[in-house]
Parts: sequence; structure tokens; C-alpha cells
Amino acid sequence: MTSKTDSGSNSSPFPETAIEAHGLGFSWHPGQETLSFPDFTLNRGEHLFLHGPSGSGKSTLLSLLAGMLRPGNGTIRVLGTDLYQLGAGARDQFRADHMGVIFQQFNLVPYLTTLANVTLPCHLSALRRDNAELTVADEAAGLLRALAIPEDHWQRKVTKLSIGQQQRIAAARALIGAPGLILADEPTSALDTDNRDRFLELLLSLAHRHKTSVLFVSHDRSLASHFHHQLELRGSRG
Ligand SMILES: Nc1ncnc2c1ncn2[C@@H]1O[C@H](COP(=O)(O)OP(=O)(O)OP(=O)(O)O)[C@@H](O)[C@H]1O
Repeated sequence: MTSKTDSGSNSSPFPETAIEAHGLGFSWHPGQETLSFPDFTLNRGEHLFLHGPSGSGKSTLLSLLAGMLRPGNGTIRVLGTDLYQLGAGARDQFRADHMGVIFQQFNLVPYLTTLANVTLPCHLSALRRDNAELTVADEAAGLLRALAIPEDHWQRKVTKLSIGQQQRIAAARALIGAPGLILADEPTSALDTDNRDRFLELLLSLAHRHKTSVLFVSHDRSLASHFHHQLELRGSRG
């Protein structure tokens, strides 16, 4: 995970490194204690399991990596781009183009249907739209079927669905259009064992096919063996 590979003659437009985090520190309020994060590097196509006690900063780290919280200290490069050298608008577009984020609270758009939530990234990003296999609607349908969302739910508003169904819709939205990096915050917390296993299988098979890197946060340590690497946060503060 920490060793870097030269991009060499690889024909991909991206470097071999998906995430480089160096010297990261973040404070939620000025003058308050700073959360410090270990340096790490994640190569393209590699999967990292992130764990640590409640309050150790896992969700905060994901928000920093997603370009949604500016670090007080340190640098973050995602797919070769220094995130915080980008302006806010360019950073939002970079996220739409290259990242699928599954938030702990899902962050679905409540007034949109299931299908419209899943296809949203392809409306925000031409790159994600172009990456979609067949049509955007076909890829969304394939993801929803693979995650066992019944077809008669696809035109319903997401708020009418169960919490476990909503979590799978958030997962489908993150996966559509083959982003280079998936950031998943407790993405199986509301799922039963069958749905959890189905989601993990889909996530890791799509990640393998598209050389997607995955950073997966979970308290369920039994899942760690599915991932190439593990990183523990201990909640160190400065
Ligand atoms: N919006 C916020 N405003 C102020 N402090 C926050 C906010 N979100 C998190 N914190 C604080 O930052 C620290 C890290 O929180 P964070 O949610 O990143 O931890 P976590 O490891 O993801 O926890 P959990 O496993 O419970 O989800 C905690 O002390 C928390 O109280």
C-alpha cells in the first residue's frame, strides 16, 4: 500500500497511485484539538479496509479525501491531482468525475426516484456517462438488479424505500460510470448478511474490472480479509 509504482509505459491516463495522503491534520473548530492522520499511499486497483474506534476520525478522513473538508495541514493527491490546489468548483467536478462516495447517511436526493438517484453521477459528469456500459439506464438497471432492488421500486421516491434498500441505492450511485476511486463509509451497516455479501461481491468484481481503488470503512472486522490492505486510526490528536 505504501510503496509507489512508477506509471511507466501504462497507457492509462491516470498514474498508478490513487491516493497519496501526507501530513494530514484537521481541526473541526479553530483552536480545538487537531485530528492527525497517518501518511498512506493506495495504488490504483488496490482496496483498503479502514477501521478504528468510534470518534477516531474515519468519516473525517473520508471527507478530506473526497475534497469536502480542507485539511489544516498536509496534502492529498487523488489520481495524481493535488485536490486542494483545485478551486471549489473544480474540486466538485473532480469528485463527480473520479469518485464514488457512499456516505454514512447515504445523502440520497429525497425528491428523486430510485433510478434518478442512481443515474445522477452520469448527469453531473460526462466522463462517468461515457464510462457507462451500454446506456446509463442499462447500467443503472444492471446495478439495481445485482443489488436485489425489486424492479417495481425503481420509479418510487427513495424516501419510500427501506433503510437497507436506500443504502444499496447509495452504493449503486457510487458504482455507476466506473469512477477511479470508491470511498465507502460503513456501506454495509444497514444490510443483512445476504445483501452485505452481494454488495461486497459486486463492489470488488467491478473494482477489479475497472481497476478502481476502494477505501472501505467498517466496524465489522470480519470483512477485512476481502481487502488488500488495512489501516487503523487510533484517534491521535495534537
Ligand atoms: N460536524 C462536526 N462538527 C464538530 N466535530 C465533529 C463533526 N464531525 C465529527 N466531529 C468530531 O471529530 C472526531 C472524529 O469524528 P468522525 O465522525 O470522523 O469519527 P469516526 O471514526 O468516523 O466515528 P464513528 O465510527 O463513530 O462513525 C470526533 O471527536 C467527532 O466528535
